Amino acid sequence: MAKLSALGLSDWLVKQCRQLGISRATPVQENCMPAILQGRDCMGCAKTGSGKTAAFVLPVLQKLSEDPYGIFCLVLTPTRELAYQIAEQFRVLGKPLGLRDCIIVGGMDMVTQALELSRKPHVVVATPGRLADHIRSSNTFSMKQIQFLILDEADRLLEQGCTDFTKDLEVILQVLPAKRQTLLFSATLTDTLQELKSIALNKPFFWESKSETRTVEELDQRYILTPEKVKDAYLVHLIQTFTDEHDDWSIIIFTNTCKNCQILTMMLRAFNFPTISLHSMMKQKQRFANLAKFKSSVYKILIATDVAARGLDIPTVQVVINHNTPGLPKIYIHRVGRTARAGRNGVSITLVTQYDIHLVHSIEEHTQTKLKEYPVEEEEVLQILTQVNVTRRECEIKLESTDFDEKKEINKRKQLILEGKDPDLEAKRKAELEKIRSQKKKFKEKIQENIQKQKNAQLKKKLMKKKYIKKKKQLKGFV
Ligand SMILES: Nc1ncnc2c1ncn2[C@@H]1O[C@H](COP(=O)(O)OP(=O)(O)OP(=O)(O)O)[C@@H](O)[C@H]1O
Repeated sequence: MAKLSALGLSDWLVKQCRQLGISRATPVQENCMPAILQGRDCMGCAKTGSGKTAAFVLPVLQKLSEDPYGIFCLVLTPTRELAYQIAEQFRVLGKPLGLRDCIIVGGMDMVTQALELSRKPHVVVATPGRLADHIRSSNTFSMKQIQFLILDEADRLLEQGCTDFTKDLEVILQVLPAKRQTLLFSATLTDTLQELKSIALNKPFFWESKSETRTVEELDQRYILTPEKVKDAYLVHLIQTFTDEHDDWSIIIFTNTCKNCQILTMMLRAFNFPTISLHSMMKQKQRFANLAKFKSSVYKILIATDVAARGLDIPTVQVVINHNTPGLPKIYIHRVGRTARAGRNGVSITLVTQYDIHLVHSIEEHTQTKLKEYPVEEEEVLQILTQVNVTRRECEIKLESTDFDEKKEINKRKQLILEGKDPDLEAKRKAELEKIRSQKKKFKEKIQENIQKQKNAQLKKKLMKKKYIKKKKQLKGFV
């Protein structure tokens, strides 16, 4: 690994890095930073926990120190928690500059944010939706002079997942100068390379870590094959084992829905495990508070949806458990990347049902890594099975008595209104689609049924014929 000073960084920055325990550059830093310092656009693809954030923060700070003004740099990132984490890196490394940053994310007060933007901070770190709202509704700030546009988790910002950022990105790109440096980073850039190239227009410098595998060597990747109904018992058993065997440990458990996240949190708490949750149906202040409690080890277990899958850097996390097998290898890579960061060791355990085996094959093919079975004393799991399932059911009933589902419905309606859609019309359209789908399904089933009936009839006919011929032969022989 190269010394930071050899890469063209100023002494003050090298000193600042040293104070944070960073003395040598990681490969993504060693390769991307000189190109950025030369003024080139850059696309960096390196494994999780490999120091991509500092790879863009350090050159931006160096350039900012040479010509300080606001707004100098805009960083876009898909989640609010990640925006705070990136802003913190800028703040800590840029302390000697007296750096002023501003975080623009949803769920926080818009008026305060507008005021901060009008004060021309050096660096703005934002999630696309809220920044686009400010651009649409206010003319008290300008981004016409920015020198750097950075897309962290760039592939996520461009894909049309459950949160689609593309429209907001269009709004933002319209107010940015064409002459700027654009930097794109992620652990999974390659699938969206073409779209990304249309954003980083100036023949970007592209660097990808050369490695056969797409996950880090320090990560021990395991799976447990389990029937759906025994999953929670395995989960409780695993956590109990980790609690018994380790003093200083933290676990992130990923699950697929906000509701499941809530139920699992209640269930693990019923077993007295220090558990806290993070999902998009929580109020933003609660999200930040919960993450802070987990980071400071007040709570050792975080149950989260994929809102926590990307970017979060919590060094104490030694174990990641996938309560559901991720449907996409990309999501798996980011989830398990919350452990084994910056050269540390870590374990990931994926709970796999018989219906998920093809997903595991796809993950293995994509990551070029074979998942190994995690050994478990099945007897011990079966011993707690009934107790765990009863507790889960109790938690489900408790949650049903709250307004959780209602809140979800209200959130959905709010989202549709924000997207300019009529929630009632959408509900009608959905119901109609569902009706058509169910009619199609019924029709298909009917056809299948008829085909089967025909087949059965043919078979019966054949058998009858066989029987008849046999009987005829017997009769002939008799005569
Ligand atoms: N040169 C370095 N030497 C030692 N530690 C470093 C260095 N650069 C960064 N780090 C530390 O490594 C950790 C991971 O860095 P970072 O969060 O930037 O990873 P990343 O590549 O962005 O991961 P992800 O893809 O998950 O977002 C951080 O705690 C950071 O402080």
